[in-house]
Amino acid sequence: MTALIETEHLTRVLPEIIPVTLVRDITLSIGDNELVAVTGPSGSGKSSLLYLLGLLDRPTGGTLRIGGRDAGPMDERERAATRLSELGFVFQFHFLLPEFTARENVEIPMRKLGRLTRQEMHDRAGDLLASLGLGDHLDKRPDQLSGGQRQRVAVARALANDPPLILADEPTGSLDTRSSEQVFTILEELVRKRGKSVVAVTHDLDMAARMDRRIELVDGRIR
Ligand SMILES: Nc1ncnc2c1ncn2[C@@H]1O[C@H](COP(=O)(O)OP(=O)(O)OP(=O)(O)O)[C@@H](O)[C@H]1O
Repeated sequence: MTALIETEHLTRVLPEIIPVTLVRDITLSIGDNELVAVTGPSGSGKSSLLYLLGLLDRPTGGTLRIGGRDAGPMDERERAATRLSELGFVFQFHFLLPEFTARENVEIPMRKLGRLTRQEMHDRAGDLLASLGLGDHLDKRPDQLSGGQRQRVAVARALANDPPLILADEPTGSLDTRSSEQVFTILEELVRKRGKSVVAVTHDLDMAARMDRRIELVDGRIR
């Protein structure tokens, strides 16, 4: 079976006067239906790795295949199209657009992909939000929602185009304990019940222990 993402010797060096190596010689594979933790000390390259896996940054060495396709030769347009259809992103901060409702925020990636009619987008966004417990909040703007609710809207947005893989960078990092647990449970259920894969950067080792597998980084390398 084709891995969702496969890297070989993936490396990212910043071309400073004294070059800074963010990620070094990472070889990994993310398969279907896996819940994977990325852990490591602060500054070990976790976010940098996630940005490379998410085609938000380009490696300076090694290869990355996504859905069996080599990302190396892709131009920005192809990378953007691949991000939209193959990947969902959840960050520590929700990055919802403040002037739009929860439903509109979830519709945005669907509009960009342009595969659904207006009505289909409207219905799908409503269904996704309802499935994450936000059925009563569809028409609220981010500032009318709690932190945990906003992060659930961000998860719904990540699922908008039904990608097989969700990349999450400290998805519960700015939430209180109860909201963290809720959001983590949702990510777990994406894997257990909806057949998704999730790769989540976390500082929380208890959370990491509940995941299927852990990729531990030290100084940009897998330990
Ligand atoms: N644009 C940049 N210029 C210089 N150094 C950078 C840049 N981006 C990241 N770094 C450095 O690269 C290292 C890896 O950063 P990264 O954010 O990937 O680590 P992290 O493991 O996610 O850290 P944290 O847990 O604190 O979020 C850090 O030492 C960081 O300071």
